[in-house]
Amino acid sequence: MASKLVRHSHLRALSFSINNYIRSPHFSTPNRAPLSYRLFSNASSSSSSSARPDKSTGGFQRASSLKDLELTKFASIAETWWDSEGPFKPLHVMNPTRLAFIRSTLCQHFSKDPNSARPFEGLKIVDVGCGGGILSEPLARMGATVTGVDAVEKNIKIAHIHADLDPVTSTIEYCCTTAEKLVEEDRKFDVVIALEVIEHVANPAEFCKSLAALTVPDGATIISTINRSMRSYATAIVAAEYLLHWLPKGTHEWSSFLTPEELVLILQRANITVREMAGFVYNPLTGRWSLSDDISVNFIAFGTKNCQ
Ligand SMILES: C[S@@+](CC[C@H](N)C(=O)[O-])C[C@H]1O[C@@H](n2cnc3c(N)ncnc32)[C@H](O)[C@@H]1O
Ligand SMILES: [Mg+2]
Repeated sequence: MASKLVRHSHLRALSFSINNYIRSPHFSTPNRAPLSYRLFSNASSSSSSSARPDKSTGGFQRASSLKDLELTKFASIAETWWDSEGPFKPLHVMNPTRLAFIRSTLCQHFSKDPNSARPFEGLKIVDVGCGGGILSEPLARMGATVTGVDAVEKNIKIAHIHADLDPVTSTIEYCCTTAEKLVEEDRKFDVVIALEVIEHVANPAEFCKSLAALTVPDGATIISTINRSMRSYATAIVAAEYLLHWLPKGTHEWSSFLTPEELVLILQRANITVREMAGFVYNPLTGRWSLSDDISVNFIAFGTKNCQ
């Protein structure tokens, strides 16, 4: 697998090209605030519920990652989380592949035995935007002490009910909250994971800062998402939503996707150094996903928190 991952040297080259890249016309999208502004300012989208006055304190809360419209979409299909043929089928089918990346990078970083049945024994992991617990459960089975958080109450209820079916997964701490709330509570984790969440948040840069604040020094942060490329428009939106009906129409907004370069940059600014990146590619003949160095559509990044 190692040869298939985007190696460190490529990432260094990627970082070097970023400063030129953000000055290029590709970095902004038409009819919207320039992406550089959306990524690096504290302003959030108009559909967000961020920076509401907090009546209890009389002041304003730290900018929220929440986007009301996105949360409504997820709440409306919450009952289907564990239907492996339902709207979350793509996540179920991708799960073994993303777990392979997580197992490999975490075992290497924390010097754990990747062949052990419970390689994550001793690691505290938070799964941010855990949904119904599709990822949290296998992480717990692999020995991690898992906290799963999601902004949608219904998702957390489903996750709880499902995890309680097995004594090993019933140990997962599920909570309806956000990354920024956990930061306020001063929670820290060895590993912070947010898969397929960043494209649904109001402010990706603030979200990454919260993920970084939750990560212990030299701990790991793992993020997966969809690239903002022409191929992703054709496959992740037109094909997946409109032709194949894998996802409900309107699941994704193409302009909310981040390119790998942008993700590396905002993580860098949040004090996280991206060390590994891989693409997920779908084989229509086998119906399976595999790890690849093709990051043009679905990709995953592994970074570590700098020890200042
Ligand atoms: C596409 S699902 C991914 C679920 C899970 N991470 C997985 O990959 O199996 C996105 C999830 O993020 C949650 N979410 C969206 N914005 C959030 C935020 N700002 N904070 C916490 N959860 C959020 C949604 O409710 C939804 O459950
Ligand atoms: Mg998504």
